[in-house]
Amino acid sequence: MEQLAFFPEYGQSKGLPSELLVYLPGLFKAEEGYQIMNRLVSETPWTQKVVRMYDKQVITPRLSAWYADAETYDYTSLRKSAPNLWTPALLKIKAMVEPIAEVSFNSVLLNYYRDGRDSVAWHSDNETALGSHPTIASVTFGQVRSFDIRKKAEHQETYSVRLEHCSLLLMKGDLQSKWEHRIAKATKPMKPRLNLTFRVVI
Ligand SMILES: O=C(O)CCC(=O)C(=O)O
Ligand SMILES: [Fe+2]
Repeated sequence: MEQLAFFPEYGQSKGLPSELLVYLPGLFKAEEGYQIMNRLVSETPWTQKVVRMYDKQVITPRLSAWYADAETYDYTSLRKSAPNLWTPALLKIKAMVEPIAEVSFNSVLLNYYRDGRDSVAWHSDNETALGSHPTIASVTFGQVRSFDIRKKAEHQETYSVRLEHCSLLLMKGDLQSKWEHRIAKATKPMKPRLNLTFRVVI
């Protein structure tokens, strides 16, 4: 496999474990990235999910949409509705990331963080339908936010990656089985951010 370069940026954790995370900024030129972002934000049928947390019904603090191949059915209780079908804009990004990830993805989850109050809490994408050591390709447009990871067995062991506009982050290896990740709520005002996680649903 071709060795992917890791470009440490200002504010990135030192010694990011490359067997778990590979960060590649500059997937698109900035201007093209904003065009793609605007298009996706306006053409996506956004939904805001309601999940059960303990005894309460909680609205997830972000907007989401799920796209997949026609033959791929929705695989978790959180995603009961049929997937949306690929659009030209999504297929173009998928074609960019597949040769880098060396994976053919069959689905993508879009998350739209409208401002700094939108977030995703600590979790791992370890549903059985994703397999035990999935490679997930995460593409970011818009506002830079910190992507934090922490070890499940040792919460003090953490790393952070600042995910920049037009960046690609590959999550792989033990990341979903042994680690959790999040996009924390921000205290400073934040502009919108769009994230796409390309996945293989088995
Ligand atoms: O927005 C991100 O960078 C991560 C999203 C995420 O973790 C997920 O959709 O499972
Ligand atoms: Fe995730």
